[in-house]
Amino acid sequence: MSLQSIKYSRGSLEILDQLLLPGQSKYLVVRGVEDGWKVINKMQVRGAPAIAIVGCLSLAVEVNPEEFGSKKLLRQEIEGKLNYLVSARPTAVNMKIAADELITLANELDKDENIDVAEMKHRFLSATEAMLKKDIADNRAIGAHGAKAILQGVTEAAGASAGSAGSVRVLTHCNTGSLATAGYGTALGVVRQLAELGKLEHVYCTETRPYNQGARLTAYELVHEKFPATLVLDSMVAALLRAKNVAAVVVGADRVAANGDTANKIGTYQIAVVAKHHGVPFYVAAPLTSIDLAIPSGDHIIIEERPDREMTHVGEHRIAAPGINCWNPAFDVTPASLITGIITERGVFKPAELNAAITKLLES
Ligand SMILES: CSC[C@@H](O)[C@@H](O)C(=O)COP(=O)(O)O
Repeated sequence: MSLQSIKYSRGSLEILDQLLLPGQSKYLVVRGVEDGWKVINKMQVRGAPAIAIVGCLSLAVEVNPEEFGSKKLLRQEIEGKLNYLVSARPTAVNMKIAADELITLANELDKDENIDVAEMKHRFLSATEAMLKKDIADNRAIGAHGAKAILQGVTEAAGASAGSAGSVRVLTHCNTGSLATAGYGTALGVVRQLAELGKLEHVYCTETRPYNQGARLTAYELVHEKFPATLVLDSMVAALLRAKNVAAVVVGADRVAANGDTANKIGTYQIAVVAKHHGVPFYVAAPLTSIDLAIPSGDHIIIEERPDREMTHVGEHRIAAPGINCWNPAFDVTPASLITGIITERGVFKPAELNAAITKLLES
């Protein structure tokens, strides 16, 4: 059973406080939108899909006990509060896409003369709650497509006569597992699927400075799952790819632009450069809710900058010389030219094919 970062039943929402992991497993009660905004902004919950789900469910628990005098008042509440939640963290697009979808739904329900305010509220809550199940199903599909693509790539590289691929070594960055999603994970879902197929020889995870999502969270998940796994520092990736016969890199995404440029945790870009140098395939695993076709390239992605303290301190302990200036962008943009494939729940796409393929899928 994988770790559960989000516990929800109608009227009640709790999140596993990821600031305390791996030392303590403590759930925090999220009573409404103010709590939701704070736990996202402070990164007590993080990871693009989990941010969207917790944001929307924080509104669901707030709306659930309230009585609304009219459908218009309920619609205004939904629209105003969802737009506020989008402001908690700017780079990941999932919260914005979820907010837009729920606002569209609220507008349609408001206009529908056949339903009353109680029915409108019920349908809004059901649509929000559906995100949890959908995210897990999408992650499982991402895992299956991703594992297949990696194994196929290995077979092709070895030449068709080599038969089917043996077990593989992969590298991942940041945390994209159960903690970053409703469950199973995106890039870590691919790793999970390789393990389920008996094809995971080894997984390497980076420390992911400065917030240490790799050392604290991914390592915690990998140990929990008893996968053969090793932690490396961010500065060791080039040496790792030279020495350890890694078959593929697989990372998550916070926002993928229409041309395939991908914003993900700081450090992703340099791993992609190093992977290209060593001829190691570099995959991005992301649900369609992380793909932003409204922006043509990564130049349009707002990169969140986080407080200096995340760099100068580890926990309560100061490691940087007092007085030094810091630059702490939380994400970087990997150019599409460095990406082998974008693994979604609907298949794996080359960056250049992404826009047309997703547009077609969304139309059907
Ligand atoms: C499935 S999570 C995908 C991304 O959100 C993940 O790779 C990442 O960059 C997380 O950043 P974080 O700052 O921890 O929210």
